Amino acid sequence: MLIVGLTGGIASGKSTVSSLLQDKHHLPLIDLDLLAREVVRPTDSSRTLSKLVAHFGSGILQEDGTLDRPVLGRLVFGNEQERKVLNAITHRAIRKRMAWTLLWNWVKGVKVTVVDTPLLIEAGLWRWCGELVVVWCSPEDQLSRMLSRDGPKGLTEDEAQSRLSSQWPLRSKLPYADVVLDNSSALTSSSSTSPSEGGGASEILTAQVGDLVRSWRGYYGGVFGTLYWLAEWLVPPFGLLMAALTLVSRWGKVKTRLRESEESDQQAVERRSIGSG
Ligand SMILES: CC(C)(COP(=O)(O)OP(=O)(O)OC[C@H]1O[C@@H](n2cnc3c(N)ncnc32)[C@H](O)[C@@H]1O)[C@@H](O)C(=O)NCCC(=O)NCCS
Ligand SMILES: Nc1ncnc2c1ncn2[C@@H]1O[C@H](COP(=O)(O)OP(=O)(O)OP(=O)(O)O)[C@@H](O)[C@H]1O
Repeated sequence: MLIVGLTGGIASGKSTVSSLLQDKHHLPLIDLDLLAREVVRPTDSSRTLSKLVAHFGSGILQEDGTLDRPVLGRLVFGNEQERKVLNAITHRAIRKRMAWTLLWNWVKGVKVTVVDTPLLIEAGLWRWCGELVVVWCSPEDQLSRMLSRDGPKGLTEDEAQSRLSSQWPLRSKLPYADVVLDNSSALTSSSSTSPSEGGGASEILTAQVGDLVRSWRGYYGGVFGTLYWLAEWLVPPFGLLMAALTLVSRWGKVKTRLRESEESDQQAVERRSIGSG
């Protein structure tokens, strides 16, 4: 099973890409933002919510006992120390849930699973992905798109800026990317609006995602690819060996890219954009 990490920065377009992958291309996807919501349910067996209340106080709860997300957001975004505590409490439960879902997908014989999370690189999960995709746009676009989306719900410009500053700048994530999806281009009146077509995606982004999915289908395509996938699936020691070789080769590539410090952002986007040849 190929595990693809899908990441980017806040409001760079990850959800837009994951809608295309799920609704248009019918690929299985694990959204860690969604798992993060599941683990803080009052009924969740990980008891994550009570651990949060023990540290942040009962002020983070709504009257019905569920998490008041905007209140907790205000406490952690802009306060590095508190955000680290939040991560320490929530990330273990999120990873556990993700690992079980991946295992279940492998048992079912799924060929490609996409893991979508904004913190894939910051949290070190990039090491366990066979391929890593970064959805790119400029920080100015991130800020303006966040404000257009969340401003009407009460997010101020200062709050948006502190959310942006809580994550690595997107350009620091480029050396980890095997593929960059460039989501700089604006939506046009002809951009798709239907959910089954990946509603809200620009035509350029839609085309890039189509190319990317074709490359994944090619990975286990044809007679040889199918036999290779069957061997990986039915002979776990072989599957584990191949996975280890893929990961080690990726780590080497990332190390080299991190050394290419003279490479400009634009060169990196252009060189590894899907369809650039
Ligand atoms: C602080 C919380 C309650 C705020 O909830 P809210 O509904 O306002 O925002 P939401 O969860 O939709 O997150 C919006 C965006 O903020 C960014 N973000 C979320 N958590 C973090 C974090 N710990 N550090 C940096 N950025 C983060 C992501 O880009 C995310 O897509 C929530 O984000 C949370 O529980 N975060 C901890 C879990 C986590 O790290 N999730 C990220 C993926 S694993
Ligand atoms: N090319 C584009 N031009 C203009 N707006 C866009 C473009 N692509 C996405 N958007 C809009 O920007 C906002 C952020 O996009 P999206 O939700 O896909 O980002 P995200 O990376 O998943 O964000 P988050 O990390 O906050 O969940 C959405 O309102 C989306 O409709």
